[in-house]
Amino acid sequence: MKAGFKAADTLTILWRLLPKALVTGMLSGWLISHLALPATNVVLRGIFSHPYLWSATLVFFVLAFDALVIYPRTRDPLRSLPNTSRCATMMVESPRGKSALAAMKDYPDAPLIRVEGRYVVLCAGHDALRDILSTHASDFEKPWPIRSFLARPLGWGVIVNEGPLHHRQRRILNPAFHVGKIRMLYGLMWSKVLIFSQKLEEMLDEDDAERDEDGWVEVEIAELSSRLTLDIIGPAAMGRDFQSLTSNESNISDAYLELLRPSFGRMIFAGLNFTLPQWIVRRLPLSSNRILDEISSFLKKTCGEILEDKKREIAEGKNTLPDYSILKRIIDADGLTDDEIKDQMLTFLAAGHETTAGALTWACYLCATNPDIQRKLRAEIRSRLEYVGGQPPEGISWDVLESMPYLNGFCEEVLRLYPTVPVTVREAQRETTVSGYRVPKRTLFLIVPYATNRNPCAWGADADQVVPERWIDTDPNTGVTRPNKTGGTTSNFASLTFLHGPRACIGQDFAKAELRCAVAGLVGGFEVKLRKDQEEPRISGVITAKAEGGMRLLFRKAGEVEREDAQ
Ligand code: HEM
Repeated sequence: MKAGFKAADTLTILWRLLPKALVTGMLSGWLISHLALPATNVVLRGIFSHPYLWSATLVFFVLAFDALVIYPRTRDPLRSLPNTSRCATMMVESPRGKSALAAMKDYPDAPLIRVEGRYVVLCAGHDALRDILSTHASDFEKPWPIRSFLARPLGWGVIVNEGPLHHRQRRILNPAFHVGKIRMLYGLMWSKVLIFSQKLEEMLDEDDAERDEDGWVEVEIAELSSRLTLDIIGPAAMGRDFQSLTSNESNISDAYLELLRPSFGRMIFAGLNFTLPQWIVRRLPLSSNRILDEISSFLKKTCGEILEDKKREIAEGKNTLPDYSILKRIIDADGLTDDEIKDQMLTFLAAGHETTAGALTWACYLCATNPDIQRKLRAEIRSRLEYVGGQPPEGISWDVLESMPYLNGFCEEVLRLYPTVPVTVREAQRETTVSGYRVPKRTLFLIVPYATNRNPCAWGADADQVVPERWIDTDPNTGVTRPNKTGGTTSNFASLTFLHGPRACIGQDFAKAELRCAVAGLVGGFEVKLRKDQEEPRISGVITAKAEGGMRLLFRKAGEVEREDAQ
């Protein structure tokens, strides 16, 4: 793998030299044939009978020698950086980002670490991250192969656009995601969490469910979580309730589950997409291509139909879009064309659904692996929300949920330890500076939330442990506790789950609100634990980090426990 990575790097260097070699070679060929050859003897004229070819080849070799041997030793501005061979396996490793974390531990003081070659650099220090994501953000873009690959299922929405187009779209979309607007969605989110809890209860009560003597039943929670978040993002983003929790069939939910199903083949497919141009990859006879095309066109058609319906309803004066709907706010803002709106809808559907579902799945896993934390969490939830006879309240208010320090701290820890986007990439669009280093155009920067979020330099020796208390401040005089925003670190850039700066996740307040509601409903109402001899889940997935094969855990109603304890 390491050799392959080095070979790919060398090929990239040589490939980038080609145009320069051809232009310079042809030019010198013309000079030789028109000025030098007529004056030279017969032997030389024989050798140089193809002057263009000769000189292009010669120039290519001279440039290659300079690029591969001289430049790295003398003029490369990043030559003093430490070099790691660890990250060569990052595309296929599990969890994705673990090699970057190891490299960061190898070089704890390095802001940037070279990844076995010239063009790929791991971004490790907070100053470097700040430069790329914030201070010099306009000098960096997502590389074109990644954008054009993502655009296949997501459309050309805000997540893949760059430059002035991104700037304009983001400016129009931002107000719809303002925290005040998101708080209007808590009612909708909680109502869906109640349906989710009811569904889980039904699964536990099923006659044919395999139940042990203590009442525990095994449930695959990843798919149920995905249905919950789909049923929230549908009405919230586009005024359409997909009802995937209550209906046995949900084409949209199934489409996304299939699209994001982790497998080795999908990793390789993503690797091809990230290295070869789309016009080549799309023509390869691969089943992944067919599946991606089928699912993408189904999703595009669905979003197109919803938009048409809603616009027709508005024109007929019977608007069915609730005030909280993001689509209503975007239509009202009147700055995007219908095609642009359709692409944003596709983006929200994908970016706002599987990501939070992944976080909820990991929340269940962390509760199962940390029973004490689970108990403390339930105690806080039960003390702040009005559970009657083990039943959750019909409604909740945002200020109660947002002010529960332990719930907030736990959700922050889930997002920190299992960022659903574990790795992302930026490419320098021009020569610029990062953490004081001059960076050549087209250098690729690996930004690895999984590694940064677990780096002991920022988070301490217990960086990989779940410690909700990190996110809680206690007033030394009154003993009153309240949530904090940095987890006890000194920099915002210690946590990259949603990135930072102008390309930070637009839906982060939405996702946090949704996760708070879902964890409150789930842990308030149910107990969860690991199966006997359960192995650690293998984390996989091309874009989002998912548990391979889903997440099977044991659940039972929490009310039953309390009754048992009382007996
Ligand atoms: C736990 C849940 C979520 C996580 C971990 C997450 C993470 C991220 C990350 C890391 C990015 C930046 C990707 C990059 O530039 O390379 C991003 C961008 C984005 N996310 Fe999220 N996200 C989550 C939930 C959501 C939700 C709920 C929505 C919408 C309702 C959403 C919509 C978006 C959009 C539109 C962008 C593109 C922003 C831009 O480039 O201007 N995300 N998200």
